[in-house]
Amino acid sequence: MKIQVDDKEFELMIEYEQIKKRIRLIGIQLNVDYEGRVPVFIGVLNGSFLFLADLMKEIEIASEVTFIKVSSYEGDSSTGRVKKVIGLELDLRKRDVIIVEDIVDTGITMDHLLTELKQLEPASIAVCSLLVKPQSMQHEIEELDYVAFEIPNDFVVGYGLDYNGLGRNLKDIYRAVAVPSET
Ligand SMILES: O=P(O)(O)OC[C@H]1O[C@H](OP(=O)(O)OP(=O)(O)O)[C@H](O)[C@@H]1O
Ligand code: HPA
Repeated sequence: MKIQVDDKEFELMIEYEQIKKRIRLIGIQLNVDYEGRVPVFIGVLNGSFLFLADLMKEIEIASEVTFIKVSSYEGDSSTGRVKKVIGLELDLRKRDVIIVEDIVDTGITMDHLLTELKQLEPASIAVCSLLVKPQSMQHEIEELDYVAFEIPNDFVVGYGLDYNGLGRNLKDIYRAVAVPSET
């Protein structure tokens, strides 16, 4: 099934039923791994909102949930693109932190995020990402302990992920259809 989002055509890649199954398994694993602790789940806005909501329904241990945003803006020519974590209100010192993301693509965002959050001296830090693009990653993310799907280097939308701000509401995940080169 093909759909149009803004000016791009997309085709079905991962159905919601499959997503739900993977989330159920990750939830079971988290319940075991964090038994007896009270972890803080940190959703990275905007893309993680549906994933985090479905994931939390599978979590049975005592836990807290909060959200942050990574603001991204152009620095000067020496610093390039600068990313900064905003909106964190909880004290993470000595806490077990689980960062919840929709996608780790190049890994640049997660690398920045981990550097900043580690400075707050949590007891532990793990990353839980719905999607990972191993062939695109420029940083090794050792903390990437929970991954629902590894995908190829396609651009994807749906289930929280956007293209030009659109498509986050799609229930399934779609990949961009390659446009044949005109040359
Ligand atoms: O691994 P990377 O190449 O750094 O890409 C991953 C980041 O890109 C997306 O965020 P985006 O900045 O598009 O914001 P959004 O969550 O609001 O869509 C996604 O949610 C990750 O945070
Ligand atoms: O493939 C993607 N789709 C949507 N947002 C993204 N942010 C990084 N990679 C992607």
